[in-house]
Parts: sequence; structure tokens; C-alpha cells
Amino acid sequence: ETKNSLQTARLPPPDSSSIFSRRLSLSANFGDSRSLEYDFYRNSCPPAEQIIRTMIRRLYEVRPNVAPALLRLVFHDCFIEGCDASVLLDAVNGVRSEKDSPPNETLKGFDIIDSIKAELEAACPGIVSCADILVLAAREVVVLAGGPFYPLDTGRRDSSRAFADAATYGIPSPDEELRTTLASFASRGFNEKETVSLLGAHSIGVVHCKFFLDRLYNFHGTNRPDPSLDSGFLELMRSRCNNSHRTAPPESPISFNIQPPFSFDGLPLPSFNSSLPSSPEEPGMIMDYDGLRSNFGTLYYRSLLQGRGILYADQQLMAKEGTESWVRAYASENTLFRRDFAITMMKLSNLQVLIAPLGLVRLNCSKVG
Ligand code: HEM
Ligand SMILES: [Ca+2]
Repeated sequence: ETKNSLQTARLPPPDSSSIFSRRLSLSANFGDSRSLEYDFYRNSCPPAEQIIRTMIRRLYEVRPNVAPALLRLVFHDCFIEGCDASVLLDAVNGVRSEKDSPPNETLKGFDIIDSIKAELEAACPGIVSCADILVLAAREVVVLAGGPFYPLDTGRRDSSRAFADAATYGIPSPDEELRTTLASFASRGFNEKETVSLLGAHSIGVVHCKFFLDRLYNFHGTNRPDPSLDSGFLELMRSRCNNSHRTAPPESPISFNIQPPFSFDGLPLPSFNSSLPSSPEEPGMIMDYDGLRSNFGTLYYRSLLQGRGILYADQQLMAKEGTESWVRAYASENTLFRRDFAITMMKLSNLQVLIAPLGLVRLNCSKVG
């Protein structure tokens, strides 16, 4: 299965950019033998995967929000020129980083990757790529958050540059219509079903008010809320995010209105206080649909059935029969969802990977040299 998804993932998307074609033709020169391998570090750094697992588990105990942070981070890396750790690079000498692009402004978890990298550099200097660390760390947090385990091949190499423009235009927008979202995923090889299952990642984490304020107060410039929103849920969201969050500068004390976390279905919440937005000036909604962590995914899809998706792009999954039927299926069959989510996470983690001699192993994940 890994092999198949890797091959699919290596097909050029319809809108393939020149950099992508360059990579593809270069790797094609070496034939098909160059691909990721199961346990790539078995000789060069045997404890690599165990180190990552142990560190993530320890971190998760004190900071459970590492789970959503890293799950989102791997998506934002792999979606832009593949899983090459390009998203981790800092700006240098006026060359913009992906971190600075608007869709990435609220990304978190860079420090976690850095500390894992430091540990791995101490154990096996110059061996384990940042790109592999990121996908492996994301796999661990999915399991900790109650999601499925999935096997991953390794041997990804890191990019030597960031793709700031590609990140600005290539990360899907939360306000997008369904067809645009589907086209964006299709261009990376994900069909409708796979797109619906990947969005199950929105079972955990936080959404800041600015990403859905328009839905609450001025949907598509109508001065009215989004009609697809359940009315009770609209009130709940408005109580979290008032209209002033639209214009208030981030440091404005006016925005201080965080309330205790709650669960959408009245389920008891675990102590997830640290998944509150990082600063009190940035209120938002907790996507902790899976209060008991036993059913990762189920409550996300059920909430879409009830018109309770937080982002417009989430709720849009109900706008078309093809995607709606998958929302229904995943809302009622958690085993099916877990299987499909595992497969699509493997596919996401294998997008456009760089294999030696392409790319490099960065010694510091946020710098090239
Ligand atoms: C149409 C596609 C998607 C859109 C428009 C979208 C948009 C967003 C937005 C706006 C946020 C809130 C960020 C914030 O408030 O700081 C968010 C959070 C998140 N997204 Fe997505 N996303 C999409 C797909 C995905 C996928 C495919 C994954 C992973 C496989 C993912 C994982 C996450 C996670 C885990 C969070 C919570 C982050 C945290 O709490 O730190 N998203 N997403
Ligand atoms: Ca990337």
C-alpha cells in the first residue's frame, strides 16, 4: 500500500510547476529504484524513530496542543512542493520564508521539531532529515490524539529553499467554495473521498476567530450570517468571537473574552486547557470534537451533518452529494474513517518527496547552511 500511494503521489499534478517537473525528471533519470524505504535509518541511525516517539510522548503530556500543531504543520509542508521541510525554513537575507506567508502566520510547532532535531543530531549527526522528522512526529501525535497508526517509509531529504509564493497561493483558504477546495486537493492527487477523510484532521486543535468571523456577521458581504450555520451554533460562535475581532489590533485588550473550553456535544472534556489559543488576545473555537479521544473523527463529521462546521470550507463538505455521502459514512463508521484517514495521511506524507541525491539533510531545520 505504501508503494502504491507513493507512486500515485509522484504523478505530477495537472498544474505542475516547473520546480516540480524538474524534480520529477531528475528522479526519473535514476529509474524507479530510488524511493523511500521502510526503516531507512536502520543502519545509519537505528534509534531515530524511537527517539522521535519518546520525545513526542513526553511533550504531549505537558503540552497536548503539540498534536494539532504538528498535524497542521505536516499538511502545510507537504502541500507546498512536497514533504521536504520547506515550511521550517526561516527567512534569510531578505528571502521570504513560507512561515511569513499569510496562510502560515498561525503555524506552531517549529520549536518542537527543532528540539527533536537537536536530540537526533546528538545521537547521529547529519543523518536524519527534517522532512522525515516532521512526518514521523506527525504520525505520533495522530496516535496520541486518538487517531490511527500508519506505517511510513523514510529517506526524505530536505529542500534547499523555501517556496513563499507557492505557500501564499497554494494553501487552501478557509473561505473557499467546495469546488475550489476539491480542485486544490485533486491537483495533489487526492480524490473527493480522500479530501473528506483528510479534513477529519480538524477533529483537534483551535481555530482563531478571524478565520470564521465573516460567517458570523457578514457572510459574503451580505451583513448577515452564513445561512448554512446551525442557529444555536451561530450564537455559540458569536459568544466567542464578537465583531470587534475583525478590526481590533491583536494586542487590543477588548478581545479578551476567552471562555472555558466546552464540548460541542456536551461530552466531558479532558484537561485540554493548553489547546486554548496561545494568547488571550486571540480568541477562537476549540475543535476538540473528540472530547473522550476514543472516537477521533466521528464528532467532526457529525457536527458537519448538524451544520456545525467551524470553517466555511469544513461545512462545504455537505454542499455536494459526492462529499456529503462520505461525511455521513465517516460520521457513522469510525473504523472506516480510521482506515481511510491512515491511508490518506500516508499519501500526504509521501507527496513529492526528495530522494538522494536530490535535496540535503539540514543540520538545523530552520536554516539551509
Ligand atoms: C480545505 C482545507 C483546509 C483548510 C481551509 C484549513 C484551514 C485551517 C484553518 C483556518 C485553521 C485555523 C488556524 C488558526 O486558527 O490558527 C486550521 C487549523 C488546523 N488544521 Fe486545517 N485546513 C485545511 C485542511 C487541513 C488538513 C488536510 C489538515 C491535516 C491533515 C489540517 C490540520 C489542521 C489542524 C490539526 C488544525 C489545528 C491547528 C492548531 O490547533 O494548532 N487542516 N486549518
Ligand atoms: Ca514543502
